[in-house]
Amino acid sequence: MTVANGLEYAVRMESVVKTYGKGAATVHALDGVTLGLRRGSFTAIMGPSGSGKSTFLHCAAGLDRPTSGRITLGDVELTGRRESELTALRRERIGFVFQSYNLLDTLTVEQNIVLPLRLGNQRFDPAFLAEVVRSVELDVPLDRRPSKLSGGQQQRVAIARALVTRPEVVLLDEPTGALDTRTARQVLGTLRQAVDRWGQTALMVTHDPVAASYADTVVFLTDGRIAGELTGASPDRIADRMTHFGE
Ligand SMILES: Nc1ncnc2c1ncn2[C@@H]1O[C@H](COP(=O)(O)OP(=O)(O)OP(=O)(O)O)[C@@H](O)[C@H]1O
Repeated sequence: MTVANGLEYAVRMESVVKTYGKGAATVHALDGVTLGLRRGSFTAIMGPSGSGKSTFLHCAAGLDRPTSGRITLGDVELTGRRESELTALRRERIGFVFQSYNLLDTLTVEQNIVLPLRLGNQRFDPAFLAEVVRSVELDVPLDRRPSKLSGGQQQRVAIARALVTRPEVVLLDEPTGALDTRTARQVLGTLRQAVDRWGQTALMVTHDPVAASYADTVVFLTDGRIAGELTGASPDRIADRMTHFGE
């Protein structure tokens, strides 16, 4: 279905180039990337080390400015925005999940989850909070400190925090990199369900073909360019494709 007002995509990148350095030392971290993330889609980005995955994620988040090209978040173009505008956009329109959870231990689990709402001066509805907690299958007392939880539980808290503002897109950087295989799969299964339930758009950088297989589409980057994509692929098929990129 095409949405007439152009809001078919949560994120659009058009001919995005990001270079670092000058002259002979110039590195093309992104070398003309065009990609649209459809609303409600879950996309994984894979590629060899140095292929531009982090740069891609940072540009999508407005943390890094492209050298040229356009990036649009929903109906807002990021190009030319002031730093303060980008900060506000990130708070309102992006949820982040990192490998290292990044939870504050001076706050309880509940306070961590609702922190993005409080920073944005938004009120929260306790019924909605309960629903978010349920959707990430977080089965711990909400008044506990994050450091008292297992890694898998801490990552569920981080995912709940990313979902609670109903952002335009949730960006995940190696979200299961610190978890053992079994816990990683449980967390990815929960993430997949939550994404489906909320119609949430998500973009995940990962090295792990099993993690990538939870996404609808896997986009492969090599040397800052999109080198292909797979939809609905098994871990074996994804791993096979990665092997051909020399990893
Ligand atoms: N701040 C920077 N200054 C100079 N070069 C940089 C900078 N950030 C990234 N690069 C270069 O840009 C290229 C892409 O880096 P990037 O970190 O995006 O790759 P990646 O695919 O995320 O790698 P990894 O899987 O190892 O994290 C690399 O050649 C890297 O050395």
